[in-house]
Parts: sequence; structure tokens; C-alpha cells
Amino acid sequence: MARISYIQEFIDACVNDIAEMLGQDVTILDENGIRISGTGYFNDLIGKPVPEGSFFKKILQTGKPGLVYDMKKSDSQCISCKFRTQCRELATIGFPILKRNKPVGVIGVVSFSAKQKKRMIDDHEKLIRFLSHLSTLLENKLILLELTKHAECEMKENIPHQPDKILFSSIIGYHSSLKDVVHKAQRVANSISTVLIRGESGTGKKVLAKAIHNESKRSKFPFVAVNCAAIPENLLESELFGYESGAFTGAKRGGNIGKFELAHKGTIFLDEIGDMSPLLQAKLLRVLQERTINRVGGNRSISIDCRVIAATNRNLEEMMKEGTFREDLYYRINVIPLTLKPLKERREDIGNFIELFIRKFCNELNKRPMRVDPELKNWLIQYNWPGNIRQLENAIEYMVNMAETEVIGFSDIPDYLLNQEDPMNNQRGFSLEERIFEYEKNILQRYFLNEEYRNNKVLIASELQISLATLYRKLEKYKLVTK
Ligand SMILES: Nc1ncnc2c1ncn2[C@@H]1O[C@H](COP(=O)(O)OP(=O)(O)OP(=O)(O)O)[C@@H](O)[C@H]1O
Repeated sequence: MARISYIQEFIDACVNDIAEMLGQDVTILDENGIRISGTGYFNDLIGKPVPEGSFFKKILQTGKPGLVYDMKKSDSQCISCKFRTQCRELATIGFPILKRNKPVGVIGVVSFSAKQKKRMIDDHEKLIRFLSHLSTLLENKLILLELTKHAECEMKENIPHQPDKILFSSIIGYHSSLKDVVHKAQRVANSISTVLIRGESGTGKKVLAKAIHNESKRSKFPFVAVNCAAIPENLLESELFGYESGAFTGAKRGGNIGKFELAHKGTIFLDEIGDMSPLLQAKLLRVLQERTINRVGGNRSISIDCRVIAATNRNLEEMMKEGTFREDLYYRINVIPLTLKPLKERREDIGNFIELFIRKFCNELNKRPMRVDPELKNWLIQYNWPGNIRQLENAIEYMVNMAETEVIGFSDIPDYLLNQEDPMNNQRGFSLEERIFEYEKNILQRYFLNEEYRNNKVLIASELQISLATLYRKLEKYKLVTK
């Protein structure tokens, strides 16, 4: 999905030209309320979020434009903004940037002098019309970008047997458990036996499956991935096995081949197999045993030749006990089990992933090479990563986008990393005292890294209803990072 920050260069050019033309300051926010561009006063605020409850945040929520010229009035749109009384803006017009009717950003034009304010109020109708055109232009640019990317992906998918770059050597990981998994995978790459990859979401199951395929004799033939959880149950059968003409209402004339046939001589990757319905489990079992499929609505058996790799993050043993996963299918797919550990159990790999992803995103986003502040790196290594490698990858993408210098620091981390309620995430082996320590430290740290509080100890102490002296003591005790 194209985000507003993906057209950053175009936005910067627009903002500067419009500000010059209108004689007012102009700013643009992304879908999270982060200022991604701005002129004059806003220059120093780029990369920072606007306060909760602010006029611009409301526009992001409602998708409605507006004009505010008396921030202090009780019915002003800024009434719930904490920084209302310190605000230097005299008048502001905000207009949503919509993508398919969903707000993905805001354009703001702001007056800081009485003269500018008067001009804004006099001309506000024209200005709103102009912003509406600009917003449409930005929306079109985003949609065009999305369509181009989509077309590129489709082209790549349609090139038969395109070699994929993921090999065993591209799987990052020095932890002994991962080395062991990769070693086993190498040994079975050329076998026809079914592999079952277990692991939490985002641990690299698909990456491993692709490496097995690419390092096997089947690599010249397709690797076909099917996410069994993402396809509605009634469609999954025809998706997997194909259908004949007239098999159901809406079926294509001439029928359609399914993923098993598409993967002929290659590999079929059945992701989230634990989410397959009992009925389909039975059909899949038969296919795996007989190595033939029957298209939906057809009565001819078609033999298949493809390697099956299945993956799941579900506890299949528990599911068998509950009767929601078939025991016979379990034994059929669990021939070569490979388990990927969650990232928090292989912390020695986190540093390498951080370096890898920083390089990747600097490259993709055309940014100069960056590095991470060593203190932040330690913090990231200690973090629990419930979303595993995928979450780490997304967090680094965010940080590379946000960083204004070549050193990524605490001010660049996404808020959601700090908003984790239980920092120990039910890890075993910690006492109540240690847990409470981490819990309190985490709460305080969140306040110090929250832009809204601007490191203001009086404000933080008052919000937490503790004395300033207590706050200072805790600051020292927990060695908190302040922005
Ligand atoms: N060892 C690795 N080296 C480099 N990148 C990796 C590695 N493992 C995973 N990744 C990256 O992490 C992300 C998640 O990987 P992947 O999609 O394979 O996880 P998954 O376990 O299949 O997730 P899910 O169960 O949610 O589908 C991908 O962007 C992938 O490129």
C-alpha cells in the first residue's frame, strides 16, 4: 500500500512552492499524524507527531476539512489539545488527503501574523477549493504508484520459473537453533517427503520454505504459496484443486486449474495449515496419500507431482486433542518437522537483523547510510518482539523513514513499541519484584519518550500523581532515557 511518505520528494516541492505562492506556512502530516513536511516554523518539527486532540488529528479521524481562527474559544476544534494555550498559530486551514475515501494525511496552511490571518479568513473559500484540488492530485499520485507497483508484482509472478533469490545462505541467523534447522533443511531439500515448518507468526517460515524450494532440483519449476487462513473455506477447495466448467455459480467457462496443478514439478507451500476446515483436511489427506486430485465438479483423477511444505503457528497437538485437527493428516504432514524459534529466544540474531534492515531500507528509500545509536540497539535487543522478524523489519522501516540524521535514536522509534503493556511478555524465570521493576520502568520511559510531554518533568509528575522529587528518584533508579 502506497503511503503518503512514499511521494516525499513531490510533497516537499509542493509544500515549498505553495507556501511561497500563498505567503503562509504549509505543512503535511502522514496517516499517523507525523509531520513529514513543512515550511518555516514547521521545519524543526518534521518527523514529530502532532499532539493528541489537536485539530489536525481530528481531521485524520473524521476526514473533514476545517478552518480555525480562534484556538482559545470554547467551541474551537482545538479545545481538546493540551498545547492550545501555548500555540502560536493564529489561523489554520486543514484539509484531509484521502485515498479511496480514507484519510491518509493532512495538508495544513497556517498563519502566524495578523496580516496572514486576515488574508486567510477573507480567502478561506478559495483556499479550501485549492486544497481540495491538491488533495485529489496527491491521491491520484498515490493510486498511480500503487497500480504501478501492483503491475510490477503481477509481471514478476507471471514470469514462469523466475529464479527467487532466497537461498539457505540468505537466511540470517547465528543462533544454534537456527543453524540446526537450516542444516536439516539442507539435508532434505531434494527429498519428496513433506516438511512441516512450525513457528510463531513472522519467524521466517515462508523464507525457509522458499530456500528449501530454491535449493532443490525443483527450483526450475514453480513455488506456489497458499495461505489457507486467508481464503474463505468455500473457495479454498477450488483454489487448491481447481474446478471444471459449471462447477458452481460464477465458475469460469472452461474451468480453472488449482494451485496443486500450478505447482506441477515444483513446490506447494500450504501456509497456516492449522486453519484448514475439517472437511478440507480430509480432502487434503486423500490428495497426499493418493497423489492425485479431483477438480471441483469433475470426476477425473489428475496425478500431481509436487513437493508439499506446510507451515503453522498453531499448536496442532492441542488441536488434535480438541478434535479440530485430524490426527492422520498430522502424521502425514509432520514427516520432517522444522521449528523456528521466536526472536526473543534468539536475541543474538537481533543485531544482525537490525543492520540488515537498515541497509535494506536506506537503499529502498534512497537515504544515506545510517546506523543505530548503541543504547537504542541494546534496547531493541532486549525488546520482546511479539511479531518477531516481521515486526522488527517494520519498526526499522519506520525508524529509517523518521530519522533526520544518520544516527537512528530513541526519538525515531514508533510509539507502539513503547506501548507494550507487559514488557516481560510472560517470560519465565523472573520474580514478581523484577517484573514490577520492568513494568514501572516501562511506564515511566513511555512518558519521557512521548512527544506530548516534551520531557516536561512537572507535567509528567502531575499526570502520574507523584511528587517531582519521586520522579527524579525514579529517573535515577531506572536510568531512563530522556529525549
Ligand atoms: N532469516 C531471515 N533473514 C532475513 N529476513 C528474514 C528472515 N526470516 C524472516 N525474514 C523476514 O521476516 C519477514 C517475515 O518472514 P516470513 O513471511 O517468512 O514469516 P512467517 O513465519 O512465514 O510469517 P507468517 O506466519 O505470519 O506468515 C519477511 O519480511 C522476511 O523477509
